[in-house]
Amino acid sequence: MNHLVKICGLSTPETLDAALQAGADLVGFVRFAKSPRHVDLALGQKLSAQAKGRAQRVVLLVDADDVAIADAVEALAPDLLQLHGHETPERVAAIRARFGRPVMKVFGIAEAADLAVLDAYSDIADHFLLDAKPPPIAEALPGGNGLPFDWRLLTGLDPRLSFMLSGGLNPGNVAEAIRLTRARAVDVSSGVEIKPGVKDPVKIEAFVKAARAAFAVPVL
Ligand SMILES: O=C(O)c1ccccc1N[C@@H]1O[C@H](COP(=O)(O)O)[C@@H](O)[C@H]1O
Repeated sequence: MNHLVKICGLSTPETLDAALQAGADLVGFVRFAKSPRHVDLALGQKLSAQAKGRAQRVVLLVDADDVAIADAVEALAPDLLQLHGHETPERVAAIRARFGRPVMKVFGIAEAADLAVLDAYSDIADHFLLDAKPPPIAEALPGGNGLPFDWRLLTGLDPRLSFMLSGGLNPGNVAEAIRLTRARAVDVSSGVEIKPGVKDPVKIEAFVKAARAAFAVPVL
């Protein structure tokens, strides 16, 4: 995973166009009914067609069953499945085998011990996404909360480990996040919004620019 920028939770043709025009490498569509960014299958299909050939299309799922995944795969034809729930290694392997798409498994990070679980997925998931652990309140979403975690937790990771970073990133902090963590890929949702679920084209462009500039700085 090399120098990639993902804009997630796109739900209108206009904001998707802003992400594509800004040069996002990946665009994400949320299939999780409790999210303010959830797209139904008809809208997801339309947006995915708009992005085809211009960016990698990612469908975000949370502990989805096979029927829900099949519906999303058929309608959105994603290039990548983002699994943002509590999917076990066995479940990730089964999804990958059944649906024939690369899988990005998400891990919620709040303390160093949360990184230990990555090993169990290393031969199974195609990509890792490290996100903040959701706050311990019943109504919290599993992601998309706009909360960063302590990026210093990642400084001890094997530098060869490739991961995407997310959680509370925005145009103002993404450069520092990349510098500290040496992430080669970043993902944002809330940080390019005006309010939950409403993306801002100006913030999208600023985020992509800031991330690209930070990636261009040589790693010492
Ligand atoms: O965006 C959502 O609504 C969402 C819902 C359920 C699971 C994950 C979700 N978003 C993902 O969460 C991370 C961090 O988002 P943020 O930038 O902190 O808002 C990101 O990977 C989103 O794709």
